[in-house]
Amino acid sequence: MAVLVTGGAGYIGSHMVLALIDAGHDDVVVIDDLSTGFDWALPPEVTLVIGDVADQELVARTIREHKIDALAHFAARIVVPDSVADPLHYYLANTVKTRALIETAVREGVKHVIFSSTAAVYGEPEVVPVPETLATNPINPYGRSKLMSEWMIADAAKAHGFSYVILRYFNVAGADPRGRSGQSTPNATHLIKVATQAALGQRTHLEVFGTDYPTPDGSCLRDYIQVSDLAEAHLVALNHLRNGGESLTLNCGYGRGYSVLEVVEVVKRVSGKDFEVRLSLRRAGDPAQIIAGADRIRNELGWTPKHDDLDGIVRQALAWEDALGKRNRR
Ligand SMILES: NC(=O)c1ccc[n+]([C@@H]2O[C@H](COP(=O)([O-])OP(=O)(O)OC[C@H]3O[C@@H](n4cnc5c(N)ncnc54)[C@H](O)[C@@H]3O)[C@@H](O)[C@H]2O)c1
Ligand SMILES: O=c1ccn([C@@H]2O[C@H](COP(=O)(O)OP(=O)(O)O[C@H]3O[C@H](CO)[C@@H](O)[C@H](O)[C@H]3O)[C@@H](O)[C@H]2O)c(=O)[nH]1
Repeated sequence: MAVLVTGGAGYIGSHMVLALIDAGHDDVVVIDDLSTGFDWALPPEVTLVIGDVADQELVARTIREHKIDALAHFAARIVVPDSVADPLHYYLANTVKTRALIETAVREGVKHVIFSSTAAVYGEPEVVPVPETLATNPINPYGRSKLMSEWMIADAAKAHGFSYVILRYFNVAGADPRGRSGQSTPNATHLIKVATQAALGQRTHLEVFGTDYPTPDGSCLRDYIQVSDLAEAHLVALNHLRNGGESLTLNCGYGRGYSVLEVVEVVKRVSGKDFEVRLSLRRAGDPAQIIAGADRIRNELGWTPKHDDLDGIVRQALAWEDALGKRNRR
């Protein structure tokens, strides 16, 4: 039995690959077009197939050759403001290509699917923390592109008899505690990444997008989940499905929110570096606050996070950014 990880050369997918290898899974196959991922993010024992998840012939051949029984689908476009500027690209990359991939998986008899969804499917929730039972109401094309994929997977599972776990990630941050992978995308837009780059002098300043939100300090609240904890959630989901567990949709977060201004303060304190912070206008597509109702995944899968600590997450992000800067200068 082997696992096919789409987008495994990317930030979160590479941590899933490491988690699988660390847990002794010796047959891990990655398909990635390397559009935002890096082949060097993968350990040598992993098979990398370079290509598009929507290339049905390539994916079918890969599934057959490696006797894939489970698919973990990470490959996507992920930047909320880009999805506002170019929605059709996001619907193609995230929705249309997921349809093609799931069709191939069904044809080839894949038994289990784990899907990377997002807190963005909830939109601007009226209650926080957000339980999985809350009606979805995405407010940007990125969230909608992912919600449509959720629906397709659930409908196809019912019709064709595979089981799935949909994981709705909140804000993913940090790096592998052993320094083997991290967020490597150049020009990344994620807050903790941008703030660590500012602390390391790789950016001149940081902009805070919006200080007039209805939150305690006026900046947006987010639930930051450490990336290896998130990878571990995929591992327990995989075991659950392979042991005959039912299909589930689960939030992945810690159930606690930090404001943008609080995150900036933590980065300054942990790094010991001051940097310029510009208070700026709101960014398109941003909800004011989004925090996970985090009980269901613990109850259903017995997931126990090990890295629920913002200082630790920021320390890992700083170490990774520093190493990446040195690597890029070589
Ligand atoms: N980073 C976050 O905070 C966050 C939050 C919620 C959900 N997610 C979801 O997690 C998943 C992974 O995100 P990430 O942060 O690791 O992003 P990433 O950009 O680092 O990784 C995406 C990977 O997919 C690959 N890829 C993209 N399109 C492809 C295609 N058509 N065929 C083959 N490979 C393709 C890229 O090369 C890259 O390696 C995405 O589905 C994203 O929507 C991320
Ligand atoms: O330079 C920056 C970058 C971000 N922010 C703010 O920080 C918060 C977090 O932004 P960011 O790190 O870009 O993440 P989100 O836009 O919340 O989206 C992330 O988290 C979502 C789940 O909540 C995922 O679906 C997305 O893929 C992922 O990019 C938002 O209020 C941003 O406006 C700033 O103020 N300045």
